[in-house]
Amino acid sequence: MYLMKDITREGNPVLRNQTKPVKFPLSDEDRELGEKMMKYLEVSQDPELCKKYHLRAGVGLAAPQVGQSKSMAAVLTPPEGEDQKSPFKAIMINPVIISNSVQRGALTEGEGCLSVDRDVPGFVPRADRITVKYQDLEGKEHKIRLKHYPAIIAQHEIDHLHGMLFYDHINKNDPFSKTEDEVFFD
Ligand SMILES: O=CN(O)CCNC(=O)c1cccc(Cl)c1Cl
Ligand code: NI
Repeated sequence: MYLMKDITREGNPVLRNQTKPVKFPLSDEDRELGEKMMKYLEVSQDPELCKKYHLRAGVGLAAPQVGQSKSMAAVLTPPEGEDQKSPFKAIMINPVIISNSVQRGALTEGEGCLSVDRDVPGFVPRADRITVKYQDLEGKEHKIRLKHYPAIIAQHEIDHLHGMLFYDHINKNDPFSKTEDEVFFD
């Protein structure tokens, strides 16, 4: 199981590299990578286990964050979130955003990252709705539409696969700048 000691932090070049596509059929190593990333999210969202293993809770995790420069990420929206009607749980392999809404969105409380051991305040403007294509552990292609919170998380994770960190998107001159066409939500 991954612990915080296994998480790569800012300064580790793996976080700024473009990841390589994952080949199918999955090697045992790649399958285990995906399963262990999802396991981290599940454990980190359980208050007891999160405390027991001294984890920082997460709703997503990307392979570079565990030192693997591979195009794979796990997403697990918390059940109690505002999206309980559409909880999203997926191990996304070779994910590609194939369309973005013009409408932008951001979380009012900004974003955080396991690989960034500090608060970086500011709105992280992203597309409010996206269509993502990815393969699952069996290699099956999926094409899904995400909006609001799950869309934000997916973009945060897919950014990791391209060497981007959330604060790269924060407006340097005015971190909390709002433009009229953006939606902000908790
Ligand atoms: O890449 C994944 N992490 O760094 C895990 C920790 N961060 C979060 O769970 C998190 C927190 C707030 C907003 C977003 Cl979008 C995310 Cl993703
Ligand atoms: Ni992150």
